[in-house]
Amino acid sequence: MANTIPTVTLNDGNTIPQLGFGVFQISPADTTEAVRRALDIGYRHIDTAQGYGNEAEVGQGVRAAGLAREEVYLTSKLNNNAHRPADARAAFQASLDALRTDYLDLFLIHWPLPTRHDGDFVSTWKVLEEFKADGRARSIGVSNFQVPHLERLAAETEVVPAVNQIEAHPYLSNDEVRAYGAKNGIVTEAWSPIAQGAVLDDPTITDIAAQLGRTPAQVVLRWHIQRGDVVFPKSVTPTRMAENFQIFDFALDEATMERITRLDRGEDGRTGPHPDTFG
Ligand SMILES: NC(=O)C1=CN([C@@H]2O[C@H](COP(=O)(O)OP(=O)(O)OC[C@H]3O[C@@H](n4cnc5c(N)ncnc54)[C@H](OP(=O)(O)O)[C@@H]3O)[C@@H](O)[C@H]2O)C=CC1
Ligand SMILES: O=C(O)C(=O)[C@@H](O)[C@H](O)C(=O)CO
Repeated sequence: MANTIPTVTLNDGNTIPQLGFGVFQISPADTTEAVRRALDIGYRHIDTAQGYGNEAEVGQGVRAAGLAREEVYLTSKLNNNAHRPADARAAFQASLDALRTDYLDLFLIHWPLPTRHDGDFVSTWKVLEEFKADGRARSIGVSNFQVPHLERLAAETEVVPAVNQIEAHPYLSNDEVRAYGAKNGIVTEAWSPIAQGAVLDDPTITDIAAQLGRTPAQVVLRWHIQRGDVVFPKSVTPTRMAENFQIFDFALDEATMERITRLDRGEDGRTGPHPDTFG
């Protein structure tokens, strides 16, 4: 079986590579080389954010790889301190400038709650609709939105988010939010797909990995892929970057998928901040 990265079609007709490379917690000093190496391995989708402080270096990495802009799918996210419409417009243009590009493939509201109390994600979303309309964002979406946040957008705005990027991994299946997305044409992107390593020592995962002759990370990433979610594991370790890319030449059967899904710990499995309170 060839290791070909599938694409997922979004509700606006655009497509996104189902596997990407995340750059949260990669220092600016290390980002250019990490992105260059990821693209050399074959990744064609990079997930960054204004808050990661490494957008300029992501852009440098793309150029260092010698790839044309349109060969790489680039996502960034609006900082929580820039929800006010004028701030959001300035912050979005700053992202384009830092990346040295005139468009993003995907731009997200990073978290529903603004740092400042006078912002509101509904008015912020209407500004993202402008970026979509003028073509500077090919697709727009949200991140860390819970069902009530998505319901408010549906009631008060025009464009349905193309994606919702949420924490999801075997210890936090986050299936209620995923199900709302599936029903309403919103693709789920699973962040911290290996729970920053926390799921890799789980006996069920190590047992499956041993049976299949794969690594625990490959098994978990493959589980996400077969659930239909988009993932972008982060690593600065070249062998792991290559390992995480090699997940399209095997498959998990239904019983194995179910064994992993049963590891869900609900809210106890959450590793990051809660979207209802973080901002
Ligand atoms: N929208 C949001 O709010 C959020 C979005 N994200 C996005 O999701 C991406 C991925 O999530 P992230 O939190 O980085 O965590 P991940 O679940 O991708 O885990 C990254 C950690 O796992 C280690 N690791 C990676 N591959 C392997 C492997 N094959 N074997 C063993 N250990 C491995 C890495 O170590 P090392 O680097 O040392 O190899 C690192 O410590 C982020 O980079 C970001 O793009 C993440 C958090 C929140
Ligand atoms: O990585 C992200 O995209 C995040 O939002 C995280 O930084 C998250 O905000 C966090 O871990 C804060 O402690």
